Amino acid sequence: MVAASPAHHSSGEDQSFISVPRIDMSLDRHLVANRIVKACEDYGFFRLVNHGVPDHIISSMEEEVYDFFSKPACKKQEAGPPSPFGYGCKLIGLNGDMGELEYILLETNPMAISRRSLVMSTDPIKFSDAVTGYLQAMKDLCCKILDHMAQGLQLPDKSLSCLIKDNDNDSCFRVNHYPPFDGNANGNTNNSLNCPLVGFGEHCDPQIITIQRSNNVGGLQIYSKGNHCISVPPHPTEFCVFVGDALQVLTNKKFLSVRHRVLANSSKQSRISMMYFGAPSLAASLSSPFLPRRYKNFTWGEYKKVVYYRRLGDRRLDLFELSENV
Ligand SMILES: O=C(O)CCC(=O)C(=O)O
Ligand SMILES: [Fe+2]
Repeated sequence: MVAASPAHHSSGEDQSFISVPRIDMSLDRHLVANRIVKACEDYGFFRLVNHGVPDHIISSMEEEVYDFFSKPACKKQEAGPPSPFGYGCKLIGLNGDMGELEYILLETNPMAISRRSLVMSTDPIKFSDAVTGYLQAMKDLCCKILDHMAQGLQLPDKSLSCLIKDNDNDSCFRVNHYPPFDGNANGNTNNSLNCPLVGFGEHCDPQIITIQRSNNVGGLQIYSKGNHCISVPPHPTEFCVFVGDALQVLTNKKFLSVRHRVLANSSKQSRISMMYFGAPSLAASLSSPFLPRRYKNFTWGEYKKVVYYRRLGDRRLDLFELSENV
């Protein structure tokens, strides 16, 4: 049983009635750019509609995902343990963080996907085609969003998306499966501590941006600037976009990376989420064009190393902040 760790659990009560921004990408470009910037300043998070990703790309990916997670445990374990890529169950990262989920973490380059598909599926070509197609769509969407952000922030055209387009980009892809409620968890709260069971503990994503899609089962919560906990209802045709730590640094804290968590599944249906994490190359500098800088100079590779050795919920960016007077 995995309960929210008091050390990492924000105190904010659930403000489910607050609705997070919803952005329609088919509207006028200038309007979309300004709305994205506002959402990232206010929440570090928004929902995206009319994103242009074809349904068949999503459904082919989902089919492979359901196929994989419905295999017997011993078969799934052949694709693990995660190192860091591969199949993992309950243990998240290297530092003892646990959640009520299982997941697969994948590289995004087509060669690596095609090699890994051999242990993921009995039809590796079909698996690899579905993943490659989905990841190409996510990369394109991520670049489109970053171009809107650059426009809204009056930065040079493509100055953010070029980080993701770099051949050596370090983007990755995780698919999470939160098993259906088994009827033993008593409303999915740990009665002895009276706190909810956690599917994926509270954290910020370290990369530039995350594009998330889930099936129709809820559980995702984000924390607002005022530390209010907001439940984000799932929607079958939308994506959710999260500002990550690297974008907080690149924008010199104009955008704030959003803290979020997932409650353990309380439904009789599996919850699936597909997370595309857009990251630059390890050598890319995260220094911001906005002055005076609020962070020291460091590369994505340096930051990633720090993330690797810390707990999921740690506020890792604090280590890189410059004091007010420097
Ligand atoms: O399952 C979700 O919707 C979010 C999971 C998450 O935050 C992550 O994989 O980083
Ligand atoms: Fe996350």
